[in-house]
Amino acid sequence: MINLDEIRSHISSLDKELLSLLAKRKDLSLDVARSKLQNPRPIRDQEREEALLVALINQGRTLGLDAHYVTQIYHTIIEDSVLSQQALLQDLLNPQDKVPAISVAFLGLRGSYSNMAARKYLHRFNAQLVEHNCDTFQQIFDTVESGQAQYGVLPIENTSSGAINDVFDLMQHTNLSIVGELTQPIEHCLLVATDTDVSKLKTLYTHPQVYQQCSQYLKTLPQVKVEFCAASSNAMELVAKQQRDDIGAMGSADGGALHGLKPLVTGLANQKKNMTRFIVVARKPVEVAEQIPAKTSFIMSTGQQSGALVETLLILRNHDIPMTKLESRPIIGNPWEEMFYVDVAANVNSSHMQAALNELKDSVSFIKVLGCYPSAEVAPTRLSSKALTQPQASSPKAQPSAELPAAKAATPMLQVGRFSLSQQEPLLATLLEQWPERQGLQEMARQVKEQGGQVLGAPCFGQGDSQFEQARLLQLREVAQQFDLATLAPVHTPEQLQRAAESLDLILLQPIEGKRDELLWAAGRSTRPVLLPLNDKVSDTLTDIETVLSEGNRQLALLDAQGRPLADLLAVQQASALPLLSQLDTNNDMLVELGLALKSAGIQGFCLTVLEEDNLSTLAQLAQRLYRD
Ligand SMILES: O=C(O)C(=O)C[C@]1(C(=O)O)C=C[C@@H](O)C=C1
Repeated sequence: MINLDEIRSHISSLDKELLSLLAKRKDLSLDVARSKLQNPRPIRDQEREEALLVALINQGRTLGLDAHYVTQIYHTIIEDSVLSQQALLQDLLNPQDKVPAISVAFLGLRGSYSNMAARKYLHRFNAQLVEHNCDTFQQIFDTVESGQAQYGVLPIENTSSGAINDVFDLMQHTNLSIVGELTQPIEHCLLVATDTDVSKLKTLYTHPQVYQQCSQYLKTLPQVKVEFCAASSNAMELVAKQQRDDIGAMGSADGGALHGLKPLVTGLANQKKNMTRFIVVARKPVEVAEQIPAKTSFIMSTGQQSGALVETLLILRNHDIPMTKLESRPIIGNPWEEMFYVDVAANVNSSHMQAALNELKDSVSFIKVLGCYPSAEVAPTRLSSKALTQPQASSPKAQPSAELPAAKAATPMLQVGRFSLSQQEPLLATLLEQWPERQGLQEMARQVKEQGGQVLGAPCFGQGDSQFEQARLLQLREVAQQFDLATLAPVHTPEQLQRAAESLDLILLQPIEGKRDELLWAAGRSTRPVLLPLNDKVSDTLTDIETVLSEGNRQLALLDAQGRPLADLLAVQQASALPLLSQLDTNNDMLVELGLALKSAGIQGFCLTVLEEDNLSTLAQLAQRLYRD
């Protein structure tokens, strides 16, 4: 008889060991930072990270752990290692008087997104936090300028709603400096105070911006009335006070926890990656260690003479300074004049930035540095499909049957999620032929990732029930995101295309008889990459392509879904100069041989049709041969 308590106590002691090992690893990474200070070297070393990840993935596999699982864990560990090392160097360079408490001003009440960002940023000082809740951005600036708070935390831009102009405008008139930045994922959840169910809910309290960012999910709850509050933290406070099972709030799970609320549904935002970038302001600027990637923010006005902005951008380029942001705001009182907000990836004290600033001063009518601070972006080191593909003990040693002509050299680059199509590393997409159960979708995503695929596709439409279809789109997106896969779905009508484009990375056009042009026009007006199945005649395919391109969308690839002869494929590829994918069945006995032959002929990707019960070993073999050979 298996004793649950015994197993759990075993798990708990393993977890304890894991934590103490993680703490030891963190101490070692701080030793690395100290050694890099004595022997100056950049903190980030992506070659080392790559070697580390490959070794860990291979070791993980021998222990039965997924490559994806190991990668996720180590991305988090390395991010923490890099940020901790950066914080250590910064503290050594900018020693602070040891104070028992640090004060910070932010927008909203306890639990607001700004509050969570402030806590995250100031956590590293290991001091008690004194929090100043502010009602407006102006009040935050006033609180820091007057010395009541040491730091102010302000949102500056959001991936769905864009720049927060009021903050840019206030930065123009302050003496405060930007001393830090951080990016917070904005993960809207439905929060409740009691044990309840979505079907019981009658009213949801939220902020208008949150409502806007979750509009697609809210469409699936037509019975629920939405009431607006001044901030999501106010909505949480209200719901926590009333303790009813028919009301809920929308906001972050961590924020809700501060009010005793539980997340009932998570991941409600329309945008896959909903992130807000915050800046931290203080009265005194900081110095940034040279081993750390730094950002400098400045504002400038160029006057109205033609080409003035271009001149300034050329100065940055000539000094090899990458610009990461450029925003413009009108100058009050000077009609048609603009103030530009610029972020560059450079340390203000570096010689090339100083030289650029000196040149800029001679060519602009106004310039002010707002601050130089450590960049908080630790982009995860991504392994190529080649590094990720596992060696197969007995992969068939097939050779392409004949020497095939090389494809046209340059076809336009197509970006599907974070993957780009190229002949060297063809895109490997999978398309489920039927919609599986949730567990099935998750298992399929796990396998696709583990076996070297990059895109998960599934039929989300065709039910005639738009709420049902919406739920599928969101589910596909959520599961794929969990496994770092891009998404694909076939669409039949312009309306479906528009909805798919709001959530997915690649859209496969499957026009209804007689309605082909409507769908092609809609595809041309979309900003998402689309996959256009070949027509029977090359000339008809070229007309289709023209229809899509003429509406503006340049993100177009072709799909051969019928196993046409290679000569036909090459002809259409030559004539169109577009990337071409081939649709194959995973159960095809010759899949690997066909795939290799097509790759060497210049095909840039594969779309494998699969059924829920299929085992994806052929996908693994194909990936292995495509990326390793
Ligand atoms: O080995 C180093 O140089 C480190 O800084 C440690 C470490 C890690 O945590 O493993 C962190 C950052 C580097 O990009 C590479 C590796």
